Amino acid sequence: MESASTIGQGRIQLTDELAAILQWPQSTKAPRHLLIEALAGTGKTTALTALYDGLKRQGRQALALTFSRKGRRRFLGQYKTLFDASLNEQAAHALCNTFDEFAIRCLRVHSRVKRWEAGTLGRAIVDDDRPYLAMEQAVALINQHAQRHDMDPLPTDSESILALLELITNLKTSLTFTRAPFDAYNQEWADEFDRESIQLALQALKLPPWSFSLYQEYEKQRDAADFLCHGDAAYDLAQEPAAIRQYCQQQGIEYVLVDEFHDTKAVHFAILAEMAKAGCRLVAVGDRNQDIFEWRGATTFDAFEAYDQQLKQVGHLPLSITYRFGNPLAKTVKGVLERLRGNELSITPLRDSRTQFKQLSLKTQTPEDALISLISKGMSAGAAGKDFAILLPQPQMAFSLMVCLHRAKIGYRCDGITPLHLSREAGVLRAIVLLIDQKLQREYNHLDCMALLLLALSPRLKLSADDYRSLEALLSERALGERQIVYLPANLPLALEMLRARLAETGAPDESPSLRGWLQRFRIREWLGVMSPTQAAAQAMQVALGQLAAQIEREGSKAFLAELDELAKQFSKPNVGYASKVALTSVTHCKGNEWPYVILPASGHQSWAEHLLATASEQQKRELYVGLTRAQEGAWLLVP
Ligand SMILES: Nc1ncnc2c1ncn2[C@@H]1O[C@H](COP(=O)(O)OP(=O)(O)OP(=O)(O)O)[C@@H](O)[C@H]1O
Repeated sequence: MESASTIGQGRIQLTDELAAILQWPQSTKAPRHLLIEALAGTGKTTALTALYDGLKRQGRQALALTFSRKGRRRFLGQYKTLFDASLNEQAAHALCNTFDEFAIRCLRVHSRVKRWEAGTLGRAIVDDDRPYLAMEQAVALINQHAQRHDMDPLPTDSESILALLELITNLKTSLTFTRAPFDAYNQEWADEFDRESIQLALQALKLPPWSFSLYQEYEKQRDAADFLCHGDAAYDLAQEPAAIRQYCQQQGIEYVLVDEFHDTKAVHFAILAEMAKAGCRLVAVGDRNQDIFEWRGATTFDAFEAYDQQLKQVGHLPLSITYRFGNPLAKTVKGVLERLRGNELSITPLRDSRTQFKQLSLKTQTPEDALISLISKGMSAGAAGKDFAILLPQPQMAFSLMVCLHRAKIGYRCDGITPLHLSREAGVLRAIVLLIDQKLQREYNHLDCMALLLLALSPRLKLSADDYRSLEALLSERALGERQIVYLPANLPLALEMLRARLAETGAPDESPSLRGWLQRFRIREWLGVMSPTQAAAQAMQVALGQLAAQIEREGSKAFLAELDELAKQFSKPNVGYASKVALTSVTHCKGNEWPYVILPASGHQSWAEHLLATASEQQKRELYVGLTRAQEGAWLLVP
């Protein structure tokens, strides 16, 4: 039942602040565009769904935009719960799009430089592997160049190809290469001076020297193959402003509602600015303290400043009560906010709501034991596994936690982080163990094949492209044009022989090298370090490798492989027992979500402790803020 001061099935309090937002469209004196900058849990998404509902009732045409499919699901979920439980799929598509979906719609109808064949667009963006193949081709071309100039080649395993695709997508999102000096660079006419100025610009942006060439090769492949995929669509649309205007006018879009505005990067803002020019009124909700996408080298972009300065006629309305959590957590969050540069907002927790906050200094307990004991106690008190989220600043920190959760028989699901058995760190160690432990008796499986193919890419093994292809053909099969690979474990003994012979040619090993000795011999840390997107990720990779190597030395290779296989088995049934599984997720993936209990754990000597120090970077402080503000009933921070 709805009372006078509630809306959304009586679940949402109609405060004065919310009422002001809902009245903004009718107010003739109101500025043309609206920005609602408010802290975590203050009901930004909720307000946007209520505004959409109000506009719809007045017969106004509005479109909501989000930055990810997850964000879209959250927006639609809240709208359905509060305002329209009967919303069907078709209506949902007209109501809310991701930026990419919107871009594809515009381009489909109004693009002048179509990059696809009619009819293939839908398939191309959903399950086609053309972007993957195009990147593979682009990397092969870069590597031919590297070989001629005696440089280290780029890795070509599937995880690395996907990582390179992500890097190029991020660079496109920041529009870095559409600006000087990159925009004027012409490969055919370039002289030594032009090439040098490109290298200097890349250095200044802390980008790898090959990144601009890789971008160019990828774009050429994309042109030749006529396709559009996620990440490409918004980029292409930003180059075709006329298509945006035509689409908005044709569809009669009057209002554009942008959720999680802090995720706006240059490419998205270019689209929004064009929508404003087409006559749309914009409403954006966001929290600048939640901007935690630290992209290597991508030029920084202040969306809030751009909104105010470029759109002009911008009104600001507040939301100041947080509905997600109360004191004492709110007091801790206040402390973090005070240390954040540029934050002028303060948090007002809901009266009568209490949210625990505990910082646990671990003296006698290991961080892993402390985590298990916290969750077990909570579960004995009646909480379900799904009520807990374990949030990690770096995904690799989750590896040792996965092992201990598994041993304690606590189910977990990974959201946005690679499970241990599929990680590169476990993969290279698995392969080294298989290579060096000749007495190991086991029935080989697909993970062994994947691991060997990964290690075979290590530059230290110096396998020629032909040798690698033979190894690949020995261990895997792929139907033409499909990404799904079938592995052939029966051929593993042969592959091991081939690699051992190769190893013998690359120099005699020490007397009896330890596992860490082998890691050094293969220069694994340096090799994986090159592929880490940030400094912090490279450090986390190093620590994770060290911890896993120590585990193997302590417990033996056989036990290590058996445990990885067990973890893989658990993952082959991802949907079983959802309610009993705790969520293991990274801080970048947890945004917009909330859980009753949130744990910011420690693992080995890695923890959130650095984020608490006065010396913490702005990025670390924002991550801590995002992590803490996901909790509804309790948050724990473990410090070893
Ligand atoms: N006016 C309100 N009255 C009661 N509950 C509310 C109100 N606004 C939001 N909530 C509840 O508060 C919680 C947080 O809301 P919401 O997700 O919209 O906040 P947010 O500001 O978008 O969060 P974040 O900054 O983390 O993305 C939700 O559970 C929502 O149902």
